[in-house]
Amino acid sequence: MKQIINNFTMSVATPIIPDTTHIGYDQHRLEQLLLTHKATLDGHNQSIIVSLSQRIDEIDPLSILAFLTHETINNFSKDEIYFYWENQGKTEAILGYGVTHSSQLNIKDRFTKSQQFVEDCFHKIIKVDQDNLSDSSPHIFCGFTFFSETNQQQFPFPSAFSFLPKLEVIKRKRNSLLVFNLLIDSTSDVKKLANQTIANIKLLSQFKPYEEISKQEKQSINLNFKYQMIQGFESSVASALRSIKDNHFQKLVLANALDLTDSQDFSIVTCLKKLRYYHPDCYLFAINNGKNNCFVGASPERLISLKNKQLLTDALAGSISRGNTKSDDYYLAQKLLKSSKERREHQVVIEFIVQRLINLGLTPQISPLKVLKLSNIQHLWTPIYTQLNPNIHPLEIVAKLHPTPAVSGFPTGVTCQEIKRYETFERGFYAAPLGWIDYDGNSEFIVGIRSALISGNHARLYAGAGIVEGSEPEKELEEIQLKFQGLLKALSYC
Ligand SMILES: C=C(O[C@H]1C=CC=C(C(=O)O)[C@@H]1O)C(=O)O
Repeated sequence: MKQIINNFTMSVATPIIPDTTHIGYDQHRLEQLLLTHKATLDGHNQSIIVSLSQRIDEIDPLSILAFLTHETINNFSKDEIYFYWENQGKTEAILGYGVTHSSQLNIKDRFTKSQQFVEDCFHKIIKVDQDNLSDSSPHIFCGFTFFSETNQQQFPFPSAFSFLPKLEVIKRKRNSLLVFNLLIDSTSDVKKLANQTIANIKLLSQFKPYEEISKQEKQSINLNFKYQMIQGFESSVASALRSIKDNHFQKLVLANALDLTDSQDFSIVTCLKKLRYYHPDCYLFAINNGKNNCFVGASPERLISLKNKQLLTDALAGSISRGNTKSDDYYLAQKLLKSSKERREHQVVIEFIVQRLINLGLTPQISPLKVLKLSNIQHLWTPIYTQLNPNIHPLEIVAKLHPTPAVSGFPTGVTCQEIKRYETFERGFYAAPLGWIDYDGNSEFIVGIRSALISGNHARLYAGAGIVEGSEPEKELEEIQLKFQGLLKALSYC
């Protein structure tokens, strides 16, 4: 084991040995515990999932991802399915690595069926938490593609993908913990499982608290790229504007894709480190299918955040660039706030979200309009919140809100058809719901914008812009190019 750590150290990260390794489980105790639960299996309960948590010294889940994707250890291969999530505002990061239980669906009622999967899966869980940790709830990670039908040749994920990971590495502020979700059925080798889990706890508690971005990583510039942007965007915008004039729809969000090819494979971890550095106000995500395809990004747009029965969502639409000086930046923000075109684009989103929440029997409250300032762009932003009825499942809300007019347009039915007609590429997870639900019913989903699909040495970047009356094709193209910058910067300096 030591050998593996040392080899790894040289090339990827430097684990540090903590002063104290307070592992609460020993091989024998864990084996006994698993045996006791195995004994409860019968014809009714043919398998259970023991979810075991262990507090550890502060670590960075991203350094664990770097480690696990570099070396095969114990019962983890370096090509496992994973989901990496980071909410920098809340200083929270979660890595879900490997799969204990999953659901992959390509059907129309994917949200309802995924909800069923989530409920059944949580029903199987027995939480073992020796320290009575309040934050040790296991997570199910989910990704839904923009449309319920996807061409998997172009986007290699199912239209609804949910999984309970084998391992969760969780960091909240300075608190870190590991959660192991162990599947036990009549054939399980409990001794081996206990042995592997103890070894994994020992190994994974030895990482450093923060994965720094090196000066070299920050500065190295890759000039070997081949770029290709899908053509015809401006003429699609011009055509959409004619339809808006003829009252076919009020707003349409058209996206474009930029393809990059490098001479060597992109590094997901380096990309995440840079996104973390350049976009501290965004949610970071990476969802990997275990076959070298990873959807990665830094999104500013929260679809739902659900904690203690309080629901928070964002209307985010209307954009302008950042200024080079403080006064220039202020001038641009004022211009954004005063623009009737941008306000129209934004208002449609507020009205849609409010109406959908009312349809769910909720009473939404609208916060005052703000400007969200990101590193290279600023947006009109209206947080919307409400108290939640405990009977509503997070995925019911996701299903009701997706897609909002911030990513499709309005009215939704017509504009989704128009998107299919104009866009010649598969949206996949772009502009779609990605997130998690935990055992206690808390949940967070973001909208997968400012994102890219990375497959080896190829990356496809996605960005879109809202078209309303008053939009100009060249300006919309400029906005899209500005939105590409975030990922481009994170990838082109790998
Ligand atoms: C659709 C995207 O952004 C949405 C979110 C914020 C601002 C937007 C806009 O101003 O058009 C879009 O509605 C994207 O980044 O691909």
